[in-house]
Amino acid sequence: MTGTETFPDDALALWPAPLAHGAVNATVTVPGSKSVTNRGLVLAALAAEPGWLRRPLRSRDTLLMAEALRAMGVGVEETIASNSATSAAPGSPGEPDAPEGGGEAWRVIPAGLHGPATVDVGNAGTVMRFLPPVAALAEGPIRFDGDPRSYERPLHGVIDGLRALGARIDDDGRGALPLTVHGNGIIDGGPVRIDASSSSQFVSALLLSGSRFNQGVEVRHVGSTLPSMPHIRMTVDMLRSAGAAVDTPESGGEPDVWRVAPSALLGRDLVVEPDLSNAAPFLAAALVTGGRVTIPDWPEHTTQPGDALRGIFTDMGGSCEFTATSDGTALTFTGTGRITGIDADLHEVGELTPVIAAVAALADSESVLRGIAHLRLHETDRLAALAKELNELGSDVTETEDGLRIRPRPLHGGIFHTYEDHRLATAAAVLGLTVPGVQVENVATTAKTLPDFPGLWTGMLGSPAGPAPMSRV
Ligand SMILES: O=C(O)C1=C[C@@H](OP(=O)(O)O)[C@@H](O)[C@H](O)C1
Ligand SMILES: C=C(OP(=O)(O)O)C(=O)O
Repeated sequence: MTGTETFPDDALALWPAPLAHGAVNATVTVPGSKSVTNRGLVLAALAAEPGWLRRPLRSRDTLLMAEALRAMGVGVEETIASNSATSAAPGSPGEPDAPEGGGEAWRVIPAGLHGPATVDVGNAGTVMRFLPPVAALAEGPIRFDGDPRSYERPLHGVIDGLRALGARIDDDGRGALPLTVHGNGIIDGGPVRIDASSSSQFVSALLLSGSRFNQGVEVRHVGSTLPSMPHIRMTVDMLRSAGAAVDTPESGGEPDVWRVAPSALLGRDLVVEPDLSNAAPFLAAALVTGGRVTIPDWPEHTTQPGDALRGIFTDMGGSCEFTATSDGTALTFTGTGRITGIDADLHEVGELTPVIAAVAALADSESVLRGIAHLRLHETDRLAALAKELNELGSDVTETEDGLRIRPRPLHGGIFHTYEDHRLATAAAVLGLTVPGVQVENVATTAKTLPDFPGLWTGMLGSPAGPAPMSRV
């Protein structure tokens, strides 16, 4: 059983999180990065020529992005890419060849963006924030709607920013969904000031479309704090790879100011990295069971925040090494079974918090997780949800102003509610490895970014380790 198919009402379904009988020893292939896939789709849709996304993540958030772009006129074609068998006429003028080596891919064919169209954002921050600027470049009305929680997630940085840059938007004045963007195909662009302290995605959103604005864009963040900087670096890196000229604070520019010059974007052949944030529960499994987990294709250099797991989980008691496999580079993480509490500022890597909190609840000393007040506005109020659900299993967790204080206690089984939050569900699975009787509500919610998580999880617990790494890099 996958745990996602056997119940008539997934929202009420309970998934008995499997106990680990001994140390985990597995190789787990983690699907592609949500953040890279959805940036790749947007940049490819805005490019001057067709492009490829190879090994894209196919999950709720990325399928919503693809569908939204299609609704605005962009071609997003599922294809088995190989150099000899594609429908893309590889090698034709202005058309990048199919990706090397074949495999599953999306071919993205830019077209004149247009409405009328309706975009379902689900509860995807990347869709609700990255696409209104794209819609402002379209001709005709584009309506944005989504899950009930999407109405509560902040969008003011995108709405106010776009208005200041010349877009017309109808909303209900709350700085949130639902809304309609009435584009006429052109945005003036230029300088804009926004407060992105509640989400880095406001900055990324305006930068991603900025090269297509007449004057480009200069985004100045004026808030007190700015979370998730690695995700902004990812935006900048991917824009530059698509040919855009971008100035950043790190390249000698002013603090908190990013500039994208007006230009056409290139169609790219992009191989999507594995989602390192979604590697978190699997690495945690090695840590809490004193086992060993290998993640193939872990990039040696990346902007993904999940790369910070190497340091964080090492500080909590494990060790890791890069290994060369017959297919490339892998990361092998090894636990001892001993877990140490941690005092960590997770401001830059907030999306790692739920799994880290679960590991901290199993540690032999207290943890303090800081810098993550903005998680109250994520898929759910993650600080409240983690405190409540961990305490229901016997832990002693308190919310602080900007995070969580976790005092480990012996835990017992029970229902772990997940609030339609994929990362709450994967965190609960980690607890269930060593705590008998943990039942995860609505494990199907993991499909937001991690298709068939229950299958991958039970595969990890039941499978042999796979081919042994050949040597250290
Ligand atoms: O740009 C992105 O891909 C993301 C940025 C972050 O958002 P916030 O800055 O809103 O935390 C992160 O939490 C989210 O999962 C993905
Ligand atoms: C916060 C997250 O997602 P979103 O892109 O919806 O903001 C997340 O994946 O942890």
